[in-house]
Amino acid sequence: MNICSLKLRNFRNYDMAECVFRPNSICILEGKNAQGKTNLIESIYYLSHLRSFRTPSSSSLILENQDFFMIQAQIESHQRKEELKIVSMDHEKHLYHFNDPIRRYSDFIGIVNAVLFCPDDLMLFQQSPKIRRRFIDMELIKISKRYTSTLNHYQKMLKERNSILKREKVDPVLLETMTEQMIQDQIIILKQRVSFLEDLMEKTRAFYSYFTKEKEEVGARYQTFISMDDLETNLRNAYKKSEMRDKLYKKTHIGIHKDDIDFHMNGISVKEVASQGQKRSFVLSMKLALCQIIYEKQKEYPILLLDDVFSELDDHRCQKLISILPQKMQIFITTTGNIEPSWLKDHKAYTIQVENGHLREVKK
Ligand SMILES: Nc1ncnc2c1ncn2[C@@H]1O[C@H](COP(=O)(O)OP(=O)(O)OP(=O)(O)O)[C@@H](O)[C@H]1O
Repeated sequence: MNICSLKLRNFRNYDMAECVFRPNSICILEGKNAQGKTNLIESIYYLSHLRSFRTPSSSSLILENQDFFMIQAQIESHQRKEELKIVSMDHEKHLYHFNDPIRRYSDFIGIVNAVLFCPDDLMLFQQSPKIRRRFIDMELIKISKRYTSTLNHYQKMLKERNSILKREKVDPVLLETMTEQMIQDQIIILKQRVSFLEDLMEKTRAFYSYFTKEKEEVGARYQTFISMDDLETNLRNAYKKSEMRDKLYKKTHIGIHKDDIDFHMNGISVKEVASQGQKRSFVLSMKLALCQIIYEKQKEYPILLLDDVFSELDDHRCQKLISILPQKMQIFITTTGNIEPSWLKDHKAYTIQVENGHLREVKK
């Protein structure tokens, strides 16, 4: 998949910008600090995920003193051209595919498939379980329509179940119906999450051992409230056991909305043992593994966005990283200018200078 062209209006520090990108190449976005390199990456990420990776509020993406932003792009996917447009104003997003309005976000997410690495990803190991669940959900949403609809349904049923529990008199038939639907949804969600994580870790280990010299063994364990064998019976028993407590405190205490992922290195939790460089290598390996999974499932690579990837990596790891980037993948890398041209010798690469919200291709 390639993004062929991008138009921005009032997005962050871009009042009006247009740029053409080369397919299956590395695009180096070079510029001094605070010029708009990450903002550009953010606009491509937004096309893919309909949310920013830096802020939950769409209004902070609008250029100061303006009342809307627009992102427009031409995408090439499976030899087909796609035209996408997002206009965000008054806290609402208006989505268009070839100028036809799209009402459901889930019909838009995934048309552009972008995988991002940014320095804040290292917080994945530190932050709350919600962030780790969101990580796995966002990736599965992009590759499985069934996962998306089941997760949406589960969240609806969970809300319903909680509202039933809050009533003065709890209707036992309604409660059982909701619980049963949640059980069926969770069987699908749990199986997909666990198998996705296994696949992701198998590939992550291969990348990690390639671009680090050390011999650490990295992995991840999915942590849920029941054992994974005979899921249906285990789930039913768990909900039966929790019913009294749920009724007493008027909310659902168990479910996949509380699960977590334990990332580990040599069997010890990453947040306890890993150095910054090791965490960075682990996350990067995971992102490359993700690209590989997407390639296997969709027969084309996603767009890879690498924001400030080289700080804190030693030269050996930087070179290794570039050498394992697939040549058939479109990649955007932001830098203040610390990329050695020799690292890029096996790739098609070009440089776009980013200066105060203006883009200009430069010869290197
Ligand atoms: N809504 C907005 N309106 C106007 N300017 C904005 C808005 N949001 C961010 N900016 C400006 O964008 C600039 C930051 O851009 P960006 O985060 O892309 O920097 P960068 O080029 O990646 O820099 P660094 O190398 O330091 O990471 C800052 O000058 C900031 O003030």
